[in-house]
Amino acid sequence: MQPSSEANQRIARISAHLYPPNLQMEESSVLRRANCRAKGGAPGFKVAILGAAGGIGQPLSMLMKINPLVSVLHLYDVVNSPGVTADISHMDTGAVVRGFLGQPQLESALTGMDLVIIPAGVPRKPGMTRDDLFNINAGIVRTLCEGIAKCCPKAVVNLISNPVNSTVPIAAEVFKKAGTFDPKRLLGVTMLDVVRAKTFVAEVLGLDPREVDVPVVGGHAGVTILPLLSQVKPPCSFTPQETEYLTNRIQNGGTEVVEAKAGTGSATLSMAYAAVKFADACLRGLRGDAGVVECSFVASEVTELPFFASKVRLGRTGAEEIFQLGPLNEYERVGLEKAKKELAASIAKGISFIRK
Ligand SMILES: NC(=O)C1=CN([C@@H]2O[C@H](COP(=O)(O)OP(=O)(O)OC[C@H]3O[C@@H](n4cnc5c(N)ncnc54)[C@H](O)[C@@H]3O)[C@@H](O)[C@H]2O)C=CC1
Ligand SMILES: O=C([O-])CC(=O)C(=O)O
Repeated sequence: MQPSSEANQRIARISAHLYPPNLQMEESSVLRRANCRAKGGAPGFKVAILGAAGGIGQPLSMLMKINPLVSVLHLYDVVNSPGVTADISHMDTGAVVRGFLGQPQLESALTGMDLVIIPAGVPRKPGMTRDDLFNINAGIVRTLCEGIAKCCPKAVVNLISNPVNSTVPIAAEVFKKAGTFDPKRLLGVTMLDVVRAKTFVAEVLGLDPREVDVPVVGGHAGVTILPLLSQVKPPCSFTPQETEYLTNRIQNGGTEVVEAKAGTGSATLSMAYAAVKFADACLRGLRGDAGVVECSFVASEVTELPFFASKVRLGRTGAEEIFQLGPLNEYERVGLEKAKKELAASIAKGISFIRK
């Protein structure tokens, strides 16, 4: 039997929604319905992923498609986003997925978003530091943040692209220049450090990692990653050897993966897991849930530096409360001084990239 012309039109509309020749076109009826769902009774936030076709971006997109708090998911990249979008859009979960390809579609990807997650940029190869990524990733982050300032200045931003210690200051400067900077809404993602810390500490203690809490403060590179092992919950103590082993392993977790991947990239799967855990916490905060607390690299007055990672309470407007570090032992106090020295230089480098 031939499909009716009405059915043909419906099919054409759905195809146009998945593979739109020009995403600035008028909303299709499919999208209109999806957007109504986002605004209406069913709870849901609009989330964009920038760099969605990458090693982190793909599993992150898949996991966000499963998140029941997401009603609309925009997948943006400069390559391959139509394929990733078509693939993920077949998953029978609530979020409606739309793909956006290349700079001309950045504004459409960002308009109306509540949360923007940024894993765009190049990853490390063995022998490189995160700072070696600065020259390429700084420009990528600047361009994407200019788009955010223009199209969704009230969105909460989760910045993953390395070097986080410099890209967060870059983003802040772009937003300041545009007059849209709200420190509560700019969050550097350090969740993978916490995920690793929980895993490695639980291994030493012989516990389930889900039962363990480890604050990780400072930043997201080498010695700037400062796990506060004296504050582990459930309360416990470590020998000096255990403290040394755990601190080194947590600080070098990224390098451990880069070396194991032997030139094919850095952490992607554990990072996508960590990014979704963090994004979900942000969305629960936006929804108004009480007591959502995670570590993040944010504009901060906890130390004399303008940015620092520590525990923050996530609420309706982003990081609504930034917690002090709490009591540190001598080992952590020495670590903090080292962390601050390196952080100060990375932050200054990010700021001067925009102010120069
Ligand atoms: N914050 C953290 O804890 C972690 C951060 N990272 C960082 O995340 C970034 C991405 O890592 P991977 O996904 O492994 O890299 P990848 O190379 O696999 O993917 C990056 C994606 O970004 C896209 N991209 C490049 N320029 C873009 C632009 N101007 N706009 C939009 N998309 C663009 C690429 O096309 C690619 O699809 C790296 O900088 C890496 O160092 C990685 C792991 C942990
Ligand atoms: O090490 C890298 O380059 C990627 C990263 O930030 C991490 O895995 O923590």
